[in-house]
Amino acid sequence: MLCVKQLVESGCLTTVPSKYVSRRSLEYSEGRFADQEVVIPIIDFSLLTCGNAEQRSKVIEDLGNTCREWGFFMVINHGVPQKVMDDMIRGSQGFFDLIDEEKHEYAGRALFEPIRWGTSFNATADKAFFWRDFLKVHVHPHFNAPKSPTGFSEIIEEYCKGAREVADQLLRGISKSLGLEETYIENIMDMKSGAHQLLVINMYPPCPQPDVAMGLPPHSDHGLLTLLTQNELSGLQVIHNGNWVSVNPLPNSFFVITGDHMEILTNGKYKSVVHRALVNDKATRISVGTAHGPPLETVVRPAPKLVDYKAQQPPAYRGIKYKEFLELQQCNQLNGKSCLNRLRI
Ligand SMILES: O=C(O)CCC(=O)C(=O)O
Ligand SMILES: [Fe+2]
Repeated sequence: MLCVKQLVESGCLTTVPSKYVSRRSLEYSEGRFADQEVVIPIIDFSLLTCGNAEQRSKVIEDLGNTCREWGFFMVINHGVPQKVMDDMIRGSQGFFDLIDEEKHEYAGRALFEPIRWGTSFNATADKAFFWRDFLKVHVHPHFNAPKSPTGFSEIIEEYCKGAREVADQLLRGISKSLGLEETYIENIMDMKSGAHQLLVINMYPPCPQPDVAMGLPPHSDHGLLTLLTQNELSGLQVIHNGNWVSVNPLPNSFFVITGDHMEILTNGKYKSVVHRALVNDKATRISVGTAHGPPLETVVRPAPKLVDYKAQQPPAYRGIKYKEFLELQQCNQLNGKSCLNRLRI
C-alpha cells in the first residue's frame, strides 16, 4: 500500500496522480459551494460542570439550540490541559514519521482490529482515493495503542480519557436540553457497560493540486458526538444552512460535531452534520478525532421519550446495532448521509 505521505516524499510531484482526482465535492448537493464566514457557536464547558444553577441552565439551553440549529460548536475551558492537546498532535506526527516497517504491522487491517493504519477511506472500494493517511485505534472500552513512538501510548490514553470525560458531560447536557433526565441518554444507550470510543488521526500531506483532490469527501460521522482537534492548518468545512463554512477552531478548543446516532436517538431533533476536509499545498495538516458512541452491541433507535405517535412524531429511523452501522459505513462509499438515509422510515 502506498500511502499519500510516501507518494509525496517519493519525488517532486507537480500534479496529482489520476486516481486521486475527485470531483465528489462538486457532485454533492448542487448549490452548496459558497464558503461563508460565520461565527461558530462556543460552549463554555466550565459553566456546564462548575457553573451555578443559572449559568448551567443557560449553557444547557445554548447547547440545545446549537445542536438543533447548527450541529457543531467549539468547546472551550474543557479541562484537558493544553500540553496534552499539543502532545497528541506531536505524537501523531511522530507516528506517521516512523519508518514504514513499523507502521506496516497495522496496515490492511479490518474494521474492528484494534489498530489500523491506512490511506484514503476504504482503499479497496474508493472510486477516487482521498489525500489522507490515517491511524484508527479502538481506545475504549478496551484500550489499545501503537507501541511506537515512545510515549505515544501514554499520550493517547490521557488524551482519550480527557475527551471521553468531555463527551460524557456534553451528553448529559444534551440530554437535559431535550427535556430528559441528565442520565437518560447514557442509560438508554447502555454507556456504562462500555461506551465505544474510536480515535481517528488524519494526516493530509501537502498536495500539489489542492483543488482537484479531497482530504475527505462530504460525510457525516457515526456515533453520538465527534470531538476534533488539529494542528495550526485549517481545512475542515461543515455545512450550515446549505453553505460550506470553514472551521478555524480557537486554540486549545475541541470542535464538536453531532453524529448520525445522535440524529437517530433524538428522532431527528438534533441532526448529524455533513463535513469535509480540504487539502492545501503548503504543509501537512493533522487532525485528531474521537468518535463517541454506545457499546458496539447496543441497538440505537429513536429514544421512546422522543417518539410521540399522538403528536405526529413517530419513529423516523429504524433501529440498528451500532456495530452493524459501522460495518455498513465501512463497506460503502463515504458519501454525505448515505448510511443514515438507509435507516429512514
Ligand atoms: O480533518 C478533519 O478536520 C475532519 C476529519 C473527519 O471528518 C473525520 O475523521 O471523520
Ligand atoms: Fe468526519
